[in-house]
Amino acid sequence: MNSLSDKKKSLREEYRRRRDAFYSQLDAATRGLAFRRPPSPLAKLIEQSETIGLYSSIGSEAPTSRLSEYLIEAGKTLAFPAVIGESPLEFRKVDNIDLLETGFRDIAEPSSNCPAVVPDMIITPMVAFDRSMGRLGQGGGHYDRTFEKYPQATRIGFAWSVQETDIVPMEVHDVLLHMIVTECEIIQQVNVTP
Ligand SMILES: Nc1nc2c(c(=O)[nH]1)N(C=O)[C@@H](CNc1ccc(C(=O)N[C@@H](CCC(=O)O)C(=O)O)cc1)CN2
Ligand SMILES: Nc1ncnc2c1ncn2[C@@H]1O[C@H](COP(=O)(O)OP(=O)(O)OP(=O)(O)O)[C@@H](O)[C@H]1O
Repeated sequence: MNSLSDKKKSLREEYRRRRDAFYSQLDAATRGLAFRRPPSPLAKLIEQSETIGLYSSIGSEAPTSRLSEYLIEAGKTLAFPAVIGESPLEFRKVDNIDLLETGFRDIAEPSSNCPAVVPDMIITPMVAFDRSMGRLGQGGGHYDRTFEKYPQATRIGFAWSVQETDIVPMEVHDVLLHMIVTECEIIQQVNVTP
């Protein structure tokens, strides 16, 4: 293993712990309210998107169930990722989140009956992020491969504010985000129109 991936590995361990600790001290009301409605800069990007690839949050990740209801009500095509080995994630259209079933790593994912779609926007979970729009994920490379496959899709990262780190070590395959949304802030890529 090279030193950059060693650094990522230890950052991942540290920031998973931070995220768990932060989440466990939040009361139910705060958990429910955070990430419920998109703040206006994100709402504008959502308006311009037809097909949105969300994720089914687990554990201490930024929660997405309320946002999925909002997106369905807004008439968007809502899609969730299915893991297919080492391939890019396949986003499948879901009209009703009850259609999700337990998949890779016990994360709810759409069944193979749900049609594959091409996302205009991808909302991604994160383990850590930095202010230069760098993202650290779970280490599977799933989202990086997916961003490479869909370069036209707007990339939005969701995280709790405590997941911010000074610098996420960047490797050649790492793709920057266009916008980061936390429970208290929006960070946007400077000089780049998504
Ligand atoms: N909610 C969610 N869905 C997702 C992802 C994700 O990170 N979160 N993915 C992102 O690529 C893809 C699935 N890939 C994954 C790759 C690795 C692990 C993983 O290592 N999970 C740890 C749990 C760590 C923790 O949060 O405490 C594990 O199972 O030990 C999870 C998902 C697509 N769907
Ligand atoms: N576009 C890509 N093509 C092929 N392999 C890739 C690509 N992106 C990442 N990988 C591989 O995936 C592995 C994990 O990458 P990395 O540590 O950047 O994951 P991550 O961004 O934390 O995870 P994820 O994207 O799943 O949330 C690395 O071994 C890397 O070589």
